[in-house]
This record gives sequence, C-alpha cells and structure tokens, in this order.
Amino acid sequence: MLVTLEGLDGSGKTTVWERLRADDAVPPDAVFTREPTDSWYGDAVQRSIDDDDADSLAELFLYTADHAAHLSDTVRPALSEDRLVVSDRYSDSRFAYQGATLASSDRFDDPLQFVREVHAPWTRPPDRTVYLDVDPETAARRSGATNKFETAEYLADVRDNYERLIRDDPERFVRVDATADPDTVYERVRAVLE
Ligand SMILES: Nc1ncnc2c1ncn2[C@@H]1O[C@H](COP(=O)(O)OP(=O)(O)O)[C@@H](O)[C@H]1O
Ligand SMILES: Cc1cn([C@H]2C[C@H](O)[C@@H](COP(=O)(O)OP(=O)(O)O)O2)c(=O)[nH]c1=O
Repeated sequence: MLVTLEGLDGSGKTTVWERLRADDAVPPDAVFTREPTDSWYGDAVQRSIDDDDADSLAELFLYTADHAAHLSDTVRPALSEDRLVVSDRYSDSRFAYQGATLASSDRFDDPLQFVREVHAPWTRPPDRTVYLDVDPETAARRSGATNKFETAEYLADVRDNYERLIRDDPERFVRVDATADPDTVYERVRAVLE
C-alpha cells in the first residue's frame, strides 16, 4: 500500500513522517521515502529550487525525472513485495506546486491538468493521501521562508490547487487539520492510517 503525505511547506509532513517511522505500531518492513529524493536526480532538483531564475517547465521535468527514478528504484520494488510505502511528498506536490508555477507563464490553459497528463501514462497513484491542512501564513511562518516557494502569496495558489485535487479525488484524500500542536496532529494522522 502506498500512503503519501502532502501539504504546504511547513504543514508538518516531515515531523509526522519521522514520528511514524519511529512508531512500533508501523510494520517493521515499511519503507519510508520522500520527494525530492536524495539521489543525484534529487540533487538536480535542489539546484533548481535554489535558482530564482529557473525555467518553470525545465523545473517540472527535473522533479518529474526524480519521480520516475523514485518509482523504479524504490516505490515499485517495495510495493511488489507487499510492503507499506510512506512517502513525504509525491506526485500531488508536482500537480499543486508546478501547477501554480506554470500558471504565471501563460504557456498552458490549465497547467495543473497538463502536469497530471504528463504523469498519467506511467506513474503509480497513491492508495491514500493524508493532506496536512494549514493556512498559507502559518505555512510560510513555520517553514521560515527559506526558498522561493515559501511565501504566503505563492502558497495560497498552491493551496487552491491542493483543494482542486481533493475535490477531484475525495476517496483518496484524507484531510487533517494541521494547525493543532504536533502531538494532536500526529494522533490524527495515526488514527487515519489505522
Ligand atoms: N503541528 C505543529 N505545530 C507547530 N509547529 C510545527 C508543527 N509541526 C511541525 N512544526 C514545526 O514547523 C516546522 C516545519 O515542520 P516540518 O515537519 O519540517 O514541515 P514540512 O515537512 O511540511 O515542511 C518545524 O520547525 C517543525 O518543528
Ligand atoms: C516534490 C516536490 C516539491 N516541491 C517543492 C516544495 C518545497 O518548497 C521544495 C522542497 O520540498 P521539501 O524538501 O519536501 O520541502 P518542505 O519539507 O519544506 O515541505 O520543493 C515542488 O515544487 N514540486 C515537487 O514535486
């Protein structure tokens, strides 16, 4: 089973992911993974994140290349062994973030849909996605605004895109109010996964 954690920067995904990894109730052979990955593809993505002038379409394909490698070297092998896979960010991050970045360039009528179509023929959709819901101001404050994506203005567009993804696939997404304290948020996520 493939479970993904999604949400704005600073929504608390990594905090939840680390606590799950240390939780005795989680099967010991579960695979904890993330995007961007720590492979050289992920390093290329990191370079693009750090470049304020990166071309938004080129950036989409860097993230997408990282996803393709992540699928073939980690996600599909683990799923074929019936292991639980928990990924801190996955394809919905591309739909929401690059959907928002590409919107400023007028290159596509519906950038989010374009990004979905780029993935559709070959990706493996998650079975469940926990969406950690926080407002853009909280997200920008918690994340410390350390990269070009972490402004409340941009994150508001990203959040609108996540809302559209949830509307389009309500069975897969589980929304968790992530404005509460870390213990409460963790218990909420744990209850969903149980
Ligand atoms: N529920 C929470 N309430 C307040 N602060 C939180 C909460 N969850 C995480 N944080 C803090 O917010 C920052 C970003 O958390 P992190 O888990 O890295 O978020 P993400 O992976 O979604 O960017 C960290 O300093 C973390 O300690
Ligand atoms: C996986 C992914 C991340 N991102 C962005 C979100 C983050 O601002 C940045 C790095 O991701 P990440 O390291 O998960 O950041 P955080 O822990 O703060 O949420 O890359 C995309 O724009 N598209 C993607 O497909």
